[in-house]
Parts: sequence; C-alpha cells; structure tokens
Amino acid sequence: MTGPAEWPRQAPAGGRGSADRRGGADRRGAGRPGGADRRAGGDRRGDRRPARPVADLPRHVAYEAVAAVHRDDAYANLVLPAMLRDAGLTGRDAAFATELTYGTLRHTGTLDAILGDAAGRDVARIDPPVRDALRLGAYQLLHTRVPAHAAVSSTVDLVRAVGPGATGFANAVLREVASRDVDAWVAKIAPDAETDPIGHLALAYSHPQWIVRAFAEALGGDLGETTRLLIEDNERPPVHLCARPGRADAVELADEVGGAPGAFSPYAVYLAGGAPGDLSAVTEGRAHVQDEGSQLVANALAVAPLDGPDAHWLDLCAGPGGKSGLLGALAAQRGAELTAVEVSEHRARLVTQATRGLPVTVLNTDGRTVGADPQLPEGHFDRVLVDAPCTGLGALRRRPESRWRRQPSDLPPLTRLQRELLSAALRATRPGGLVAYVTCSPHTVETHVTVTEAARRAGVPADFVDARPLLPAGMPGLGDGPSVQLWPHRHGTDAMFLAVLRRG
Ligand SMILES: C[S@@+](CC[C@H](N)C(=O)[O-])C[C@H]1O[C@@H](n2cnc3c(N)ncnc32)[C@H](O)[C@@H]1O
Repeated sequence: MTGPAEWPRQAPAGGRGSADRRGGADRRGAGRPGGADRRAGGDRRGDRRPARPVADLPRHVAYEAVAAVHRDDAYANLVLPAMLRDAGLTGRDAAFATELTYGTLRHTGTLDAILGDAAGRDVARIDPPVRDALRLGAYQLLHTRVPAHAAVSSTVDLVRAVGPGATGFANAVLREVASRDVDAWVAKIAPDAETDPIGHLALAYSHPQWIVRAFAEALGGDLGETTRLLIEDNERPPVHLCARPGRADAVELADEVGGAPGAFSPYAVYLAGGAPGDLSAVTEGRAHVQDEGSQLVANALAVAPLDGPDAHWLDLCAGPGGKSGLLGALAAQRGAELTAVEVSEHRARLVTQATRGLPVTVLNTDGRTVGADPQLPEGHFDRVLVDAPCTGLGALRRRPESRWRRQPSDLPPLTRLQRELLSAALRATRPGGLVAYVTCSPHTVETHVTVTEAARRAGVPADFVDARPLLPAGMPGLGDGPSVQLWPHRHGTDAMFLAVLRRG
C-alpha cells in the first residue's frame, strides 16, 4: 500500500475531490445498496481503470491512521503525529486529518451500525480497507460540515486507491448514508429509549453498552447525567499544563503560552491548542502536560493533614511520571523525597526523564515487592500514591480507539492487580501515614469495590479519610464522600477517582 510519504500533496482540507468533478461516473455505481454490496472487494464489471493519483492527502493520512489502529492495534495518538510529519501536513490540513482520524475512531460503533444498515450486511463482511474508508466517509457525512458530494467523491477516490473494485459499492453505500442526518439514523436503528435506555444511549453516543452501563451505575443511575458524560467523551479534549511548583507560576505561565489559568488546580493552565511538547516551558522542565484532574488527586495526597514525620513519599505506579513530576516538585519545596516505582523498564526511563532535577529516586521494580525489596521497606513511607493500572474508562476522550478495545474481561486481572498494589501500599506506609488510591476509571469495580476489598485484606488497619476537603474549596459536584469522583462533564477533567486511607 502507498505510504504517506509518497502521496502527492493536492486538494486542501475538506475540498472538492477529483471524483466529485466526475459526477456521473460515480452515479453509475449508485443503486440498491443491497445489490451493490456484492461488489465489495471485487466489482463484477471490474474496475480496470489504472490507479489514479490520490486526490487528498489529509484524508489519506487519516485513512492510514485509522487502518493502522484496526490492522496493527496501533494507538492513534502515537501513530498520527508521525504520519502527519512524514506527509508534511501542517495547519488546517493537519487539523482536518486529526479531526477525521479521532472522530472516526470515537464514532466507530455507531458508524458501523449505520454502514451495516446502509450496506444491507454486517460491516464485518466488508474488506477491512474498504470498511475503514467507508467509516471515514460516513463520519464526514454525519459529523462534519464537509459537503455531502465532497465526502462521497473523496471517499470513492480513497476506495479506488485502497480497495479497487469496490468503488461502486462504496458510492452506493455512502449515498444511502447521506440520505439521513445522524439523528434520523439513530431514530431508525437505535434500540427504543424507553424499553432499552442503555442500548439506546450506546448507539446514539457511540459507546459500548457495558461502558454506558458502568458509567450509569457510577452516576447513581442518572441517565441524563450519563448522556452528558457520553457527549463529553466525544468532544476534542482540552490540553492542560501543570506549572511545576517552585519552577513556574500558573498565571504567569498562562500569559507566557497564551492559555488560561485552570478553574480548580492551582497549577493548571488550559491551552488553546498547538503542540504543547514544543513549548519552552515544557522543554525547560518548568511545566508538563497533565490533565487537571491528575494534578488535583496528586496534590490532595500532598496537602492531606499528617501528624509526625513527613519526609518519605512513595509513588508505587509512577510511569510515565506525570504525578511523580508534580509530587517531586512539591517534595522539593517541603524538604521531602520521593521514591517512584515503575515495573516497566521503558516507562521507568520516562519517569527518570520527567523528574530530572527533583528529589526523586526511580526504582524499576514491581510495586508488590514491598517488604521483600530493601528499597521498599514495610511501615516506612509517610505519604503513598497508588495510581493503579486500570481500564482508563475515565479518559476515553483522550484515547479515541480505547472504548472499542477494552472488554469486560479486562476487569478481573486488573482489579486483582489493583488490590495487590493497594495492599502493598498500605504495608509500605508507616502507622498514621496516608495512602491515596487513584484510578482514571470511574468503574465501581475498580474504585469502591477495589478499595474496600484491599483495605479489608491488607492485613494492616486502615481508615478512610474524607478526600473532599483535600480538593480546592468550593469545587462543586464532589458527592457524599469520603472518596471523590471527578467527571469530564462536571469538572472538565478526566474521570479520576480518589480514595484516601490512613494506616492505623
Ligand atoms: C495509571 S499508570 C500511572 C500513571 C502515572 N502515575 C502518571 O501520572 O504518569 C499505571 C502504571 O503502573 C505501572 N504498573 C503496572 N503494574 C505495576 C506493578 N506491579 N508495579 C509497579 N508499577 C506497575 C504501569 O506500567 C503504568 O505505568
């Protein structure tokens, strides 16, 4: 397949593709989708035209990114920047390719249901390259202001490049998709909202049903709020910076980068856009990229009242080092030191980079070795963070493909690991010391159930501390305590969970 670097640079973002100008040629393929679908992967008339130069580089880059996610299990946020760079896309073209990639991946479930109806067959039976091109086309038709004729013709051009022989099929399916707007499609194919509200929300807002159910449960069964959360998950997420205490001031940093100080975290700066990694504040170590919710939960551990010594802090799941960066900066101001534990070698190296110049010792080991590893003695640490590996359901807006990859079967091994790490953290803590248990998932099995079970099984006494006063005064929507659940639709943060325990 043609690689991005070889693609010609032609039409501007969202512009009219060459097939659009052909008009009648496309209409030859239009017809009953149920009939046209026989041609998927092999037009019976044969599409013998030689491969034409592709019309539209942003769409091809988006296609390559979406295909890499589905074909190679790639992560869009990792592959797309390199593809944009290789293709030389910047500015509006890069923004358009990014919007197409992320939007198509977020909406895949609903796009597939619509494409399946339009094609008269399950999308699983469409050749993968053609299927991905159709998803991109359907996304443009239903979720962007790209004119329908441009969305259809440019997608047919794309199909000609990636699945020759299926152009007639693609044309017919997309014209059927274009016959309704997204609301009309949802009305046609979604389960009834009264009799199957979860199924309806899942289809209407493009999330797997088990995730909608988990969100609804964590929100106390409030389906209105669940809907607001699902909508937020489908939005482009904001970029937050953390102004490192002692190295930068949030208000001054906001002025420097053209952003705005955060609503809640004293360290947060909201960025309007751009490439945060290129900012001098970031390259110089005065700030790092970090969701405001992550800042708040790490800060909560640092500000929690503590009697007795306060010199030894521990981050038991540190990679890639966001919270270690903030805790390390706070520890430096307070004359404390942080031990940062990370089991993955690569991620431990990232923690080392993220904490350079701070009083942080990085250990590349398993956090469950507390008591066995001489550097992780029992009963030693004053403040301990367990930012546990989790499903990440609270950060779906940042990882567009993740909702379709995660499965309910991921939960049992993860929750066992979470329990074991939290038990290890409690054992590592001195009597009277504090443990913050954090997940970027609101799934109650990973939050309340894990904390309660781990505290019960740890073999050391532990009491819940009310975490709400550890967050900024006046912060709304923190619930009844003692733990705290942050939400994108309430707080503009990822859905971070925080429980604080004091070892008896
Ligand atoms: C949610 S991430 C932590 C994010 C990090 N605190 C930050 O703010 O950048 C969980 C981390 O735990 C690590 N991990 C998983 N199992 C572990 C174990 N048994 N011991 C230590 N680290 C572990 C994972 O590799 C991953 O880097």
